[in-house]
Amino acid sequence: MTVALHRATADDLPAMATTDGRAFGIDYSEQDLTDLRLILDPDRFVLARDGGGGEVVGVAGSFPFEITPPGGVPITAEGVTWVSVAATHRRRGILRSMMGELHSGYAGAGTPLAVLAASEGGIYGRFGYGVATASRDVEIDRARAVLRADVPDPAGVRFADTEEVRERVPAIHRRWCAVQPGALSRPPRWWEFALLDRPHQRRGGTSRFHLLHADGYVGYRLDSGVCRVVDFFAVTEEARLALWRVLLRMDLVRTITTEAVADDDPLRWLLTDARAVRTTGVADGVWARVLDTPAVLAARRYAVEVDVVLQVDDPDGYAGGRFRVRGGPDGAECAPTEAAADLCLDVPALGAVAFGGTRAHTLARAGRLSADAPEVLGRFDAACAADREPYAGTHF
Ligand SMILES: CC(=O)SCCNC(=O)CCNC(=O)[C@H](O)C(C)(C)COP(=O)(O)OP(=O)(O)OC[C@H]1O[C@@H](n2cnc3c(N)ncnc32)[C@H](O)[C@@H]1OP(=O)(O)O
Repeated sequence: MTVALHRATADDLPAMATTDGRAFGIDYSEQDLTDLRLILDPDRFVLARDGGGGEVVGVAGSFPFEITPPGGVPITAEGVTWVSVAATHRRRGILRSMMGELHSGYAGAGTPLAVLAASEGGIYGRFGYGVATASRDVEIDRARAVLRADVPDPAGVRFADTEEVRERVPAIHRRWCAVQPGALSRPPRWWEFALLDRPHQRRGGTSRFHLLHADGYVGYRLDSGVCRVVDFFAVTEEARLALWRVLLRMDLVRTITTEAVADDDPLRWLLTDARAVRTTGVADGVWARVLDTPAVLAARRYAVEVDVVLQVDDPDGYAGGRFRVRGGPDGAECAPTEAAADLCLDVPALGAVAFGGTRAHTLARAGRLSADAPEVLGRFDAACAADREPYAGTHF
């Protein structure tokens, strides 16, 4: 049986949705398809068609994003998504051929990075992806979450309606992305889609309520004594504190749950009892696949001055080679070199270390990175650290 790859067209969306729905257990309605047309560019998707009947047996594609490296300039990235192969056609290399097609297209277009959220942890390492950000489920016992007496009350939070969110919040989100390593950008049509707030997006809770501050935003739902925070970003610590204060004052709410804050959110340190905030789950967040090593390593800033030669191993060829990275807190450059390597690592390890969420020391202990000398490893480790835990803030 032969299978051929094609670029999708707008007419293919129903067949794509059928394939995706069978894999993920989703019944897409006509309304869903209309909504999806807001965010889904068919020409960013490849389809695998069975040579016999011509039906779609595989789908993979991407959304366009930018992702912020530590301290640096946002990097253009394709966010790989909607990956599925029909159960009748699995383990015959269809995913491998679709990933090859997508990656060569991204590299040909000069896109330096691909990112994704993985359904299973065992699939994407072989395609060069490493875990760049973490995702955490947090549960706050509201009655126990008392702010210390010396914590100020910056105020400045009010409720907003959807129209005001549409007008004002995307600009706040852009400012937040600029200061948050790992943050994924949201194009205007992403907001349009999210703010449709269809009943199936609510998972039994209310529609989205909006808390607005000049420098921050919270979107939440109420669900039988639980406040589910679905979106939380603050450009300043003052805005963050003001938003937390309002959430903690929600009478009739027993528990606040969220996946929408990084684990290094300072809330614990503002409370009289840090145990009021519990991490109930930790998982990989965004996986990153470097396609252009110099572009990615020069886009970020380094915590201390570093001058090092990296040997990157990439069996697919995109990111591999030897590169000299020179940088510090004010800027960086990275270019191919013939000089001897100080450090060797594989391409998934590069994706993990590039955003500061995984330490070079940890990768070395796992045998994924090796250094000529311990002091070089120590220097590289210190240079790659980020001042905040990398966190994406957008699910896709
Ligand atoms: C970013 C996202 O959208 S994540 C969503 C991924 N999709 C899903 O989880 C939906 C359900 N699963 C599926 O549709 C399919 O099983 C897929 C897409 C995961 C795999 O598709 P297939 O066409 O069967 O994969 P293919 O035959 O190309 O396998 C390529 C390699 O990946 C491996 N592989 C495939 N699926 C898995 C898996 N679930 N776990 C571990 N390894 C896997 C294969 O063994 C093969 O290994 P190799 O390197 O030794 O050759």
